[in-house]
Amino acid sequence: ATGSASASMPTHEDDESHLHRRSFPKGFIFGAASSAYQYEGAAKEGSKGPSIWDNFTHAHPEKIADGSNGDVAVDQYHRYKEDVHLMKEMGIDAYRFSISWPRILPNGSLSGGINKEGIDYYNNLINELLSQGLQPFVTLFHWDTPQGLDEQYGSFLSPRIVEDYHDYVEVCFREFGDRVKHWITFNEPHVFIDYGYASGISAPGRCSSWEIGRCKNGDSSKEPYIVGHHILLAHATAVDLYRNKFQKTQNGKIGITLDCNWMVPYSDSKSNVDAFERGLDFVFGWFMDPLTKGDYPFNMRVLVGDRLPKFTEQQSNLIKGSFDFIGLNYYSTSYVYSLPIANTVNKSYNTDSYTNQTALRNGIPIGPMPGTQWIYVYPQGIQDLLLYTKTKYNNPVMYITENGIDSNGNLSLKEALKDDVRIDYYRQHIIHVQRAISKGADVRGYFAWTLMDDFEWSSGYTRRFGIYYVDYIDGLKRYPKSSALWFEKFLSK
Ligand SMILES: OC[C@@H]1[C@@H](O)[C@H](O)[C@@H](O)c2nnnn21
Repeated sequence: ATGSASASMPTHEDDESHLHRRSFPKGFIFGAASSAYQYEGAAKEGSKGPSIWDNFTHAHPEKIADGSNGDVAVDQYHRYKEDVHLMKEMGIDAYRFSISWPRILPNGSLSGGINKEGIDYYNNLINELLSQGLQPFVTLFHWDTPQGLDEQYGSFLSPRIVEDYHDYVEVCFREFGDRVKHWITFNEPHVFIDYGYASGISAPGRCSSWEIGRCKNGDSSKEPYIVGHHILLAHATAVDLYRNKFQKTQNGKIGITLDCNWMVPYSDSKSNVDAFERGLDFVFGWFMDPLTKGDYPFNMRVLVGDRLPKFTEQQSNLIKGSFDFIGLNYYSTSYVYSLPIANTVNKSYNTDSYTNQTALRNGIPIGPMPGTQWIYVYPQGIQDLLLYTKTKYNNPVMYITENGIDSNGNLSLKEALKDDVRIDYYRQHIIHVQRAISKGADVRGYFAWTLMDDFEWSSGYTRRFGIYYVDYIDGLKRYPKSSALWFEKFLSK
């Protein structure tokens, strides 16, 4: 074999019947993913400072489906040893989790001091993972901005965030970098911005008053682009710091995780094919173009105009190439079609691309929707996204850092544990990742979302994405669903 991924890959036809990890390239990583606010709980314990999600869920319980919050979540802060044991039993290679910025720097900046109890917690989690033979994949920011920075200067609305983020990640690199070899700077800036600053349905809950979030403060036509700009600058500054001060001695890799639900033109008309390009540019190219070319996509420059910040030449050079890998979160696909360019008074990130997405074409859904909402099962989409990224962005090293499906939160325990739909979802998507690899996409790993049922943001605990079931009524007990047993078999050595 030439050693390239495709050379060692059997054709997919003859291995779909007995899908097993051995049909993936040697060293390919299978893992499970999570995030601090959705799992840890201990929101006010261990000297942790408040995040915008602590503030948002307590200030706006009406914006959470069941009025809940992450005060306790699934209590991984106290149960991490048990949870690592579950991962070991399942046979996964790696655990993707996030560090809570305000658990390390309670007021968000060095001025408020470094919280030793926070350092201790993450050291304990990392050491437990390594002692069980699992690799830590660490996300440095998964939406839980320190509340102190939001109150002090509007957090990501201000360029000051770049310096505070730099100081925060430097603490993480210094304290954990001897054992953490895969760093992800940000999780899904697009979703964080769209929900938090354009539609306003998630923390910090800013948007124009006429947007769905009916926000008191915010501007959906300008703030999304300001926040996106500062996230890119913070990301590039963190990568520059890691490369110049830590990478030579610690030998880790650093990247970013972007979301991209795939799109299919509603028809093959030129306007809908153009809408396909614009739709992907406003979700995915918004970050991939600066990371690979040093500037925003042409479509955004033209349609957003002077509302889209500009990079200096020095900033452009800092951002271009600022990654060792790209994490991709894929869940579903929709049809995309073009909207007439109307000179709307109420401009918004949500309408700037002059596209709309729908799951139905002539009344027929793009795929089944067995969960509770938005996830139409379209496994071809994960393959298409990987091959699109390969072709358009020069085949970067890629990890699928999230892929999964929810089930209804109010099933009985017996019904919830028999999650055949989830097994079928994972099977089909893993097969399509395999096909992308056999076509030359440089995919190095796949992380299932999510290890166990958890706090699902504005859906609270009403949607269950877990491979393990959590009994919220009886002591947060963990139970393996059929999908956990399927993974154990799929991953068995
Ligand atoms: O909604 C399910 C999950 C969330 O729980 C994750 O926190 C988030 O990264 C994400 N992106 N797309 N889908 N998801």
